[in-house]
Amino acid sequence: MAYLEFDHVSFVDGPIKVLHDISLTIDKGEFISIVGPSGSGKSTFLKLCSDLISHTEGTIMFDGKKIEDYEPCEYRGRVGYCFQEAYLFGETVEDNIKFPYIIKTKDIDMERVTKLFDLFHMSLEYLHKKNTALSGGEKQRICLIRSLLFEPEVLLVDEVTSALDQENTLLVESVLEHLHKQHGMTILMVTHNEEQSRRHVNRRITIESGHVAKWEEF
Ligand SMILES: Nc1ncnc2c1ncn2[C@@H]1O[C@H](COP(=O)(O)OP(=O)(O)OP(=O)(O)O)[C@@H](O)[C@H]1O
Repeated sequence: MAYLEFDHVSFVDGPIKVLHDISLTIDKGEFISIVGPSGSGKSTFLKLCSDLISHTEGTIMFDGKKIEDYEPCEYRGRVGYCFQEAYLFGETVEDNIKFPYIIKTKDIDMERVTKLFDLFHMSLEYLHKKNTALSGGEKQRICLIRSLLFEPEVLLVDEVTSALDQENTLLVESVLEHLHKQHGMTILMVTHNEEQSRRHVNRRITIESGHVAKWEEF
């Protein structure tokens, strides 16, 4: 079933055509990696999917409706993202964990929080740590947990393991595989790691010079 659909989509900023004429369909439950040279437009593609930036031509549909017709809050709740920069809010880890519940105006679900901390092999003692006291890898994992607390249907991840060592990279990959296999989550993952781009995924898209150059099925 077409879930996220790009029809002749471009993103142009002044004279610069960052992405051009992208047409593709992503089905519910797919795990797709996105590769390509530096500066080819991979992050911009994910930003369009996350509605962080708006396309300038063509149509993007999500679950049968144009992306711009969604209330931003509803869209952000259904399509979560975590980018390389691992931006944390407030002062402490707890501020970040509370954030999704403040947005959803719900009480914090400690059972779910505990499950996610367990999944990422982190203890709940981290809740009281200051953001500035975290390593790059820890920040990245807290960002992922914060995204997942929104309970998204789609997760967009952009080079989330590039700051992690091999052990933590494999841990994050195994969490993504678990979310995909056990919860049917649709995942789009930008990576520069050739092996990672083939592990667990069912399709790989190569973006070159702002357009889709190749599709591969695994
Ligand atoms: N809003 C914008 N206006 C102008 N140029 C932009 C804009 N956003 C991105 N670019 C340019 O478009 C190109 C693609 O950027 P993007 O970050 O999507 O590439 P990428 O494939 O993710 O690169 P990397 O692998 O290095 O992270 C880059 O040259 C970037 O400088």
